[in-house]
Order: sequence, then C-alpha cells, then structure tokens
Amino acid sequence: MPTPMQPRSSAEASAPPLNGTRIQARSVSQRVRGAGRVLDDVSLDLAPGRLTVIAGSSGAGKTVLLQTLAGLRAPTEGAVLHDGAQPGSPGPEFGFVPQEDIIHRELPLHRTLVYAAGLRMPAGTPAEAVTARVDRVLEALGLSARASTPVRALSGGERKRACIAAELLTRPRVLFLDEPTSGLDPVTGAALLRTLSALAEEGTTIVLTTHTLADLLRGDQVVFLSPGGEVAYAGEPGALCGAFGVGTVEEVYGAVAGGARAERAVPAGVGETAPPDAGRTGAPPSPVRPRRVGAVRQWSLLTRRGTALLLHNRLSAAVLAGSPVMIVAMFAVLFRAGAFDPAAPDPGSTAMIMFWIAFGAFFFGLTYGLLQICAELPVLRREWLAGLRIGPYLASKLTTMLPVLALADALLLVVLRALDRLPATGWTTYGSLFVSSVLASAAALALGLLASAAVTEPAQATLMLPLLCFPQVLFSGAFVPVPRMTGAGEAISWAMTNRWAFEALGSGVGLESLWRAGASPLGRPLLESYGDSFGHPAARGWLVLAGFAVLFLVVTWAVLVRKCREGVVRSRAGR
Ligand SMILES: Nc1ncnc2c1ncn2[C@@H]1O[C@H](COP(=O)(O)OP(=O)(O)OP(=O)(O)O)[C@@H](O)[C@H]1O
Repeated sequence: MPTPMQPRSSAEASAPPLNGTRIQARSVSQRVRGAGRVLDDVSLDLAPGRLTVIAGSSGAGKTVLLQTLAGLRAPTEGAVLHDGAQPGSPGPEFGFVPQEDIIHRELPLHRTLVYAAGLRMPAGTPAEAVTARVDRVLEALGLSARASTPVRALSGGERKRACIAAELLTRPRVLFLDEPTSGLDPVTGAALLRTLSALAEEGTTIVLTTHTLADLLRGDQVVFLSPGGEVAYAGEPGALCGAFGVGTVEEVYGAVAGGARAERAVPAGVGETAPPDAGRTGAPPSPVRPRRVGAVRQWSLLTRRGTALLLHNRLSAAVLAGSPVMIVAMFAVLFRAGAFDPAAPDPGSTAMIMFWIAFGAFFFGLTYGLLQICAELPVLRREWLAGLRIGPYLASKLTTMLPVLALADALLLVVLRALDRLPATGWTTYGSLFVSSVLASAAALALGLLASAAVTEPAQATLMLPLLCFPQVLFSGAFVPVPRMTGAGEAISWAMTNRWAFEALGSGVGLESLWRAGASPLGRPLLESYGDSFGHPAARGWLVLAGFAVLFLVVTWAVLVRKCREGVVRSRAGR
C-alpha cells in the first residue's frame, strides 16, 4: 500500500528521467482590457526540472503571469520562450491545472482518468497501457485507495490531486498550476507541494501560483510580484526574507506593498544569465510528436463518456426520464378524447393538441441541451488544449441526446394515440408526426446547446429557459395565427422553430381537410383565421427545422472555439 503523496513516487522512479522544459520570459509586459498594464517588464529564466513558486498580493498578476509563461496568453510586449522557441500549440508534454476542476465529478476516479487518458495519450495506445498508466499516476499521487470513489465524493485536496493526475497521464515536461493549495489545510497543502517537488526532481518543470505563505519556502525558486506586476524578487526561497531585510514571509508582503524591491538574487535556474543548457538533462525535446487521437475516435470516446456521465448524474437522469413522463401525463389529462373524429371534430382542440406536441418536443430538446456544456466548460477548455476538437464534441452530444429525445417524442405520440387524443390514421401520418417532432426536438437541442455554450455558468442557463420558451409560445402562430399577427410579429415568427414544427405537424395530421370537410361548423372560420399555415407539405417545415438545427450547431461551434481560445484567460468565474 503506497503512502499517500509519498515525496518520491516509486512508480515513476523506474521511468527514464524527463527533459523538463526551459521557460524564459524576456521583458514581458501584459495589458488586459479593463485592467491596464498587469505585468511590467518581467524577465525570468526558469530552468528545467525546477519547482517555481509565483507569489504576490491579490491582483498582482500571478495568474496572468502563469498563463503568459504557459504560452496561453501572448504578451503585449516582450517574448516568452519554451526551450528557446515560441510556445507552439500545447501537446501531451504540456500540463496546466487551472483553479477549477478539469475532470468530471460523476464517475469513479479511475474510470474518469481512463477517459481523460483516452483523449490525451497518443492514438493507438493499447487499453492495458492506458490502465497501467492510470494506475501508476494514482499511485504516484497517493490516490490508489480512492480509485473507485466517485470524484464528487473526494475531498478538496484529493480532487485537486485528481486534476493533477489527469495532467500527469502523458508525463508532461512542464506543469503549470494556478493556486493548487488554495482551500487545502496546511498538512494537505504541504503534502501536495512535496509531491510536486518529487515530480520536479524527476525532470518536470513546475510553475505554480500561491497565496499560502509556507509554499514560498517549499519550491526551488520564488518569483514575487509587486502590486504593479513587476518582479520584486526572483531567487532562492531561503534568501527571500533577507533580501527585504525582514524576518518572516508575511513581512515580505508588507515590504513589497510599501514599494520595496530586492536586489535580484540569481540562483541556478532563475535570472537572465542562466546558461541555455541549465537543468537536469538539458537535452532538447524530441521534434517527433506522438500521433493525436483522430476525430472519429474522439467522437466515440466522448459519446461513451457522455452516456456514462448522464446515467451517473442523478439530476440529468431525473430531467431526462422525468420531464417527458410528466408532460405526457399532463397532456393526457388536459385534452378530451375524440377531437379528431371526422363525424364530430373539435377543430380548436385539434390545433391546440398539435401546438402542445410541438412545444413538448421543443421543451424536451431545450432542457436536454441547456445544461450540457456550461457545467463542463473548464473540462472542455482543458481537453481542447490537449487536442480535443469541437466538431466531435458536439457530434457526441447529438449522438447521446437524440435517441433519448426520439424516445420521448415517440412516447408522447403513442400515449396520445392510445388515449384517442390523436386520430386513428395509418403509419404515414404517424411517420410524419414523428419526423416533425424529432426535428423540432433536434432544433431545440441545438438551441439549448448554443445557449449553454454562450452563458458563463449553469445558473444563467437556467434563467435562459423562460426567455427562450416564451417567444416560442407567443409567436408560434397557434394562439395568434400568423395571418393575424402584426408585420413585426410575423417577422419574428419566422425565426421560431416552434412555428415550423406546429405547421408541419398540422399539415402531417391533415388539419386543413379535417376543418374543411369535417362536420364541425367551426372548421371553416378557423381555416380562414389560420390561412395557409397548414397548406404546405410537412417536408417544408422539416427542411426549415433541419436548417435551424444546423445553423444553431455552427454558431455553437464558433462560440466554443472562441471560448476555448480565450478560455484559459477568462476561466475564472465572472471574467
Ligand atoms: N480577463 C480579464 N479581464 C479583465 N481583467 C482581468 C482579466 N484577467 C485578469 N485581469 C485583471 O488583471 C489583474 C491581475 O489579475 P490576476 O488574476 O493575474 O491576479 P492574481 O495575482 O492572480 O490575483 P489573485 O491572487 O486574487 O488570484 C487583476 O486586476 C485582474 O482584475
């Protein structure tokens, strides 16, 4: 049984040493919109295989510096170099742990990491090698005993280590961590720092930010930022207090806030004068990059993971299964039987039944889509950096959700037919109603995904629900027929998927002929009111609904690509 967070992992000790990445910042300044100059002329040279701690008061620019050093934020002035070159797109040799969790919470830890490994490890890695790697990383981080625990049941410190574990799956040459010890008790925080030191000893270059005083003395080097984003100190931890003529680290914060700057201490690995081959091994990185996982494999892996997450997440499983059952039950008690009977039809009810089927299909799709992306954006951003593509990601959402939506739509039609709320017609009619419902759900699912991608947190997604539903009811053409709307209202109705679903359903069930030829005197006046709403083939509505679905998905794709590109920069809540 391994000791939790043992200082040096025996599992890694047998592996060949890593060539850690050398990181240099040359006169880097960083301006941020709304905050002005955040970093001011920062020059650093972080040697490979060292643990660097970035400290400074709140708002001093630690996170911005971390992101800039990681190559995730281009400097406004100056340059950042990784092994002497501009940082390229992050690959498996790069690790970044932001403040948020970058793994899902629903599944057991081991399974979560196997999925994470599937996306990060080179294409073609055998399943046994993936499992062995996950086992090794869990052991190295003292998490073996928690392998079968759901991530949500881990303690804060364990979850932080689990996020780090996801980053270690590929044996990165450089690992950046944003406040890894925040929220941890002193003992757990110290143990985490020991684990990171051990990783640095094995060759990985590690850079982290912290607010924990004790962390400043536990790395190989400290970079202390002044409130204006200048380097107030860069050097050995042991010389930090002496450089400011104070006795404690706490007093260093006070001295720097008062404008003190230390004479730059330049130990091995920090400072512009460090030799280019400083570090444990000094060998340049291999130019051969491992083959990344292809789009089809990403899609299949994400679909399997998405399905597993849905089944394990009690809230989403309840929404998925519960909302169709509840809505079907409400429809069943709302409408009277026999509204479609040609001998004694009830035209008003037939229109309402079609509208509520359209709205039910819309509502299922929208609610399924709304919580899909916003709740996992930090995970998506991190996996995007590791090579995940947005196309397969969205395709996996459709593959997971559409069959469930089709089932819910079929349930609605079957129950309404069984209770005589729909006409006793043949397969052609029901085929048409089913296609209209599924396309209405698909378009709504795509709209839900778009809203979920656009918001910054799940609470906002919940607020979007009424905002998105209301116009779909008002401008559907069911309560105020399209010919009776104002010009502006009619223009808005064109953009409502519910209008096209309502019209396609009405056309598919033959409302026009029922109203014209049926025995009810109310049929013809209603027909006049609704004009040619149901006079077009259902296929016209299907085309429009499919077009909306594609349009919403393309916009969702664009929003996600933009968010992922800027994502690390804005990853903290509210930014
Ligand atoms: N995306 C952003 N938009 C606007 N301002 C930003 C953004 N990112 C950073 N800033 C601003 O840049 C400054 C430095 O931010 P940064 O997050 O790097 O500080 P920090 O030292 O990490 O702070 P803390 O210790 O409180 O996390 C702050 O004033 C912050 O408000």
